[in-house]
Amino acid sequence: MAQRDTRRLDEDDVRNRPTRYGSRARTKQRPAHEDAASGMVVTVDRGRFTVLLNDSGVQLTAMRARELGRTAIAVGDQVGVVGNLTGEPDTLSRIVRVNERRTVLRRTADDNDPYERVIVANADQLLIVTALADPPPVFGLIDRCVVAALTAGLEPILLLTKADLASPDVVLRNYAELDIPAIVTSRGADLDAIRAILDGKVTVFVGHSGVGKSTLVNALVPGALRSTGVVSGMGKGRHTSTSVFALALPPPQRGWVIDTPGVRSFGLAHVSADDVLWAFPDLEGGAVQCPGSCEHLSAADGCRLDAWVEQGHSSPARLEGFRRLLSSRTDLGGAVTPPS
Ligand SMILES: Nc1nc2c(ncn2[C@@H]2O[C@H](COP(=O)(O)OP(=O)(O)OP(=O)(O)O)[C@@H](O)[C@H]2O)c(=O)[nH]1
Ligand SMILES: [Zn+2]
Repeated sequence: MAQRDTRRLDEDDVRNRPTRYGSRARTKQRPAHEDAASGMVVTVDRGRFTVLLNDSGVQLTAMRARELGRTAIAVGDQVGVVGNLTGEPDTLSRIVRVNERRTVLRRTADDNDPYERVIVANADQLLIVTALADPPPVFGLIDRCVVAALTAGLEPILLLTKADLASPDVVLRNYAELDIPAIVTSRGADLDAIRAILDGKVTVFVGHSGVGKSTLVNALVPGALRSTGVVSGMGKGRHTSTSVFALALPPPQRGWVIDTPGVRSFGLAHVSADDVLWAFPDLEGGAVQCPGSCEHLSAADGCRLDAWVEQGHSSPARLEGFRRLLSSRTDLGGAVTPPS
């Protein structure tokens, strides 16, 4: 099976793809605050950031220093903070630096929104949580998550829940072609396979309401106090149900789970056919023979990929999977659900 090299994307892609605010301005901040403490942003709530200091584990409430201007700060960002670093109640520190990001997971508010919003910085993996039934899986939505992950430099992983209600076979077959790892689980099941894949990584969890994501996060991070079922937004208020937040995996595991309660889909207007292509190295040799502006959709439009596959360089299933991902950018594809 073709080996996908997600890490290859990180540096070039993140650097070459200009963000709204540019990436150079960030690194220029550095000399002014060499004494700043380093930490990771674990939540963002109405302009206030919670930062966990890397060395001491102290948790701070911070605001953006004026000198950062409108530089986006997202969960997962590595930042420099100054000011009151005790973490005591009612104290505030300032974020004076945002380090260059390894990866950036974005969404647009919708496909017509020209501004890309950063959801999570520096994540390694996107765990796409999908129920096998109640609610049933929707391939078009899963595909959109896969495209968002691949183009952000994150490894997509499928997590199929509620295996007690329906068979995973159809879904597994569909994504095996795309070379995407999948784990099947149900409530109360052994979590070892999931823990193994999370260990040492920063993993973003996405999934629609009711798929069992909160049940899972609670099981993986005891004390996370995530609300499950009908009640959300209990406890500390609405921020617990709508904001992205990072949770450290309990020892001896390392790594982070980043939950995304408010994120229902990804805008993919900024994703080009070639952005998706790099996840299919077995097709690249054919794509270089295509006309310059090829969207790679059909041989009738001059696409050379069908011929490439016929020559035995890749498989029809891979090409079909690639084209399915391409069309998920524009076509919500929501109607295609597997039989249960
Ligand atoms: N049959 C079955 N039900 C499950 C399983 N996992 C979770 N559920 C149930 O599915 C419902 C939704 O679970 P949640 O964990 O709240 O799902 P969620 O994805 O976090 O949804 P929101 O809280 O709405 O964001 C709850 O009633 C759970 O008890 C499972 O493996 N099998
Ligand atoms: Zn083509």
